[in-house]
Amino acid sequence: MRIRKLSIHNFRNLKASSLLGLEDFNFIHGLNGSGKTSVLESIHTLALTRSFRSRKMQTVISFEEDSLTVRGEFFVGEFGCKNKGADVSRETLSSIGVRRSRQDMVLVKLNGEKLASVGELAGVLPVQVINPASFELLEGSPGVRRQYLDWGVFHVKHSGFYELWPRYRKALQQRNSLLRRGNIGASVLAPWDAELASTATLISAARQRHFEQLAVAFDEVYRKLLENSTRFAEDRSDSALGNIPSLSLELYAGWKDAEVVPFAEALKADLSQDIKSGFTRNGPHRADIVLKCGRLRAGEVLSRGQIKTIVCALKLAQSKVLLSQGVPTVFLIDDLAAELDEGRCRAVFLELIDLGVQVFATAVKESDLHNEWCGERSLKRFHVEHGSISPVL
Ligand SMILES: Nc1ncnc2c1ncn2[C@@H]1O[C@H](COP(=O)(O)OP(=O)(O)OP(=O)(O)O)[C@@H](O)[C@H]1O
Repeated sequence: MRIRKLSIHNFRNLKASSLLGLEDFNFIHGLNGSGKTSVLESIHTLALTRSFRSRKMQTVISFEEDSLTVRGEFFVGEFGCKNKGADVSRETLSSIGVRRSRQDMVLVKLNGEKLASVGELAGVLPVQVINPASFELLEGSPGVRRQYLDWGVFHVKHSGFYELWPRYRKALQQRNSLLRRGNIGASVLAPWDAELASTATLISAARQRHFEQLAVAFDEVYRKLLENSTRFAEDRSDSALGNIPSLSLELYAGWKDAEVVPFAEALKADLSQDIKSGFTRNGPHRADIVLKCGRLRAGEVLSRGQIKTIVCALKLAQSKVLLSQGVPTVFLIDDLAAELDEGRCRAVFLELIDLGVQVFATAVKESDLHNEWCGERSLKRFHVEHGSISPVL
């Protein structure tokens, strides 16, 4: 998967911009407020029709304009990237166009054909974002980690997640509205309990399968990040990362003892408490990934830089798992150098080279993004100034 061309219209301060001849690594620099993050956001919008920064697309459309448009051409192939031995001749060129209006109209075209629903775009262009908000993966609510986990499960071919999750959500909403009404018995809930139990079992099994692969990949990627960060650190006495007690990653399915208690039984056991509470207290909608540092939650004891390193390892590991299943990811990395020292940035980029994915990375200063971070891979630089993007020749 490699985006080769991007055109952006009325996207925040990017009035009319084109990024041509995109390469494996694409470095974008410019002063604060120039429009760097907007470029990454526009790629995210191309992939998912929405921004990663703002829920309301009306705030993203340029002031005084009615709609925004993002168009992209990209190669789809076995591995997309040239240095991975991919047979470039087998790559096919695809295109996506997304238009969003102030009236909340969404128009999506895939290879020139208008899509009947936005859902049809799902999975066409998988993107991973690493930005200052990524801290939330460790420090935020379980919902953030569920979203991370489900992003991976969703992209696994034939996981069925895309169909199962809406069914589970619908049954949950119906059950909760009955519980809120009160004065109900088990028989009224029975149809929804049956639907919840059957979808929950499949959702949890798909999550568990992805998580097991993720945990193995995380161990490997995280260990390499630590080793390479220390190797690249200018001050070799920097042992901050080496001092972290070992990390453990666990999946909480959303109800107690899920390994031995089927969800149907947990629902029955919880019934009287659910009726009292007026909602379904346990289930896959409460799942979480628990990351511990020794016996403590990692997010509560580690430094910002250490947390960011773990977040990078989690995202890289997930892309590694997906790549092993033939699903390449595009990485959108916003201002990594602001959070991580050079040794750690270089270690992250070494992993990206290894993965063979396409990368878009931003920084305020051109010199914050180093040529050598890309190894032998192709690199293109862009400069953004007051919403105008030009290639650095
Ligand atoms: N809807 C909008 N219409 C026009 N301009 C907008 C809109 N929303 C935000 N902006 C402006 O667009 C500019 C681009 O913001 P962006 O976050 O992309 O900058 P940046 O280069 O990433 O900055 P920083 O280095 O500070 O993170 C900002 O000046 C912002 O004020």
